[in-house]
Amino acid sequence: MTGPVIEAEGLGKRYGRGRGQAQGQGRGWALRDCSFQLPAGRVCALVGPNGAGKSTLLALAAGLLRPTEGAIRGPGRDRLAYVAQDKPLYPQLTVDETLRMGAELNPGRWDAATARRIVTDGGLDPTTRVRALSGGQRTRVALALALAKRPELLLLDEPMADLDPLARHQLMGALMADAAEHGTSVVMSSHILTELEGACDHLLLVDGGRIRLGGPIDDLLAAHTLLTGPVADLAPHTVVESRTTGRQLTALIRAQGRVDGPWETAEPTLEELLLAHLRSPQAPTLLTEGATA
Ligand SMILES: Nc1ncnc2c1ncn2[C@@H]1O[C@H](COP(=O)(O)OP(=O)(O)OP(=O)(O)O)[C@@H](O)[C@H]1O
Repeated sequence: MTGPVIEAEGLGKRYGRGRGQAQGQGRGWALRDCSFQLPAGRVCALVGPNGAGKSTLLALAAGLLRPTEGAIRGPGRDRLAYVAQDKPLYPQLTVDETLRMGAELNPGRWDAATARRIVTDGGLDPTTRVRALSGGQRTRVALALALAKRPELLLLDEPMADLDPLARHQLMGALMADAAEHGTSVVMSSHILTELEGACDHLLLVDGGRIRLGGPIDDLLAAHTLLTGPVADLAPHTVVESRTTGRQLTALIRAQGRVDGPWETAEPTLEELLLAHLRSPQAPTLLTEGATA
């Protein structure tokens, strides 16, 4: 697939005077100066600390919030599905009635077999009312509704947070298989790196209301080098983070040319990359090809 499914340009969201400020941002700005492109067909991990602006970005992409400045372009409401953190469902409806409502609201493209499979795989009784379901069971119903809509873009805000590890593994597998089969673009926020690592091929790291890293995960990892060894001058490389213990240096760099020095070098893991960037707010932003305009 080609072309971006989401394009953001100078995107900013301010909730109101003095409220909702992302750390390091001006008062009221939850998100600011965000410019990126997400190519279609990717499964994108949206990561960042609490209050970074992830939910705000997803709600802007879903068209549920209006930007205060800049713009975000993507599929219209009828071509995307958004599963919010609180997963709003009608508590008085049964599981079956909820799915029937989904079918009525999405005539012509409702995938009833997928919806049924997702709920039955979780052992849910279709006659149970939503209000009697556990948090994790509600998540399953919300994901069944979202997938059966056959969206071009699926926006998931911490979708697996209240699922037990087995259910998370099973549902994540079902989600990824479904997205791959239908070429669905997915953006998924999560604090659980292990959940994202195997499933996602693209990354957006949001911190303090800004995009710090964006692009294909393989490219972002390959653009960084983890060095360990004696303390020595790291010029001309770009240093993301460096720490010394006695005479021992550990650093994450973006190499400018060959790395010649007394160090051992390795490609960082995703966790090492993210932690180094989050510990170093001054590290320069990196948007690799495929993420930027
Ligand atoms: N409706 C709102 N009104 C005012 N401020 C808000 C509102 N929603 C979010 N904010 C603020 O905007 C900033 C970004 O919040 P957001 O929920 O987007 O972060 P997040 O990265 O999703 O956080 P978390 O990981 O904790 O879910 C925070 O400072 C938050 O307090």
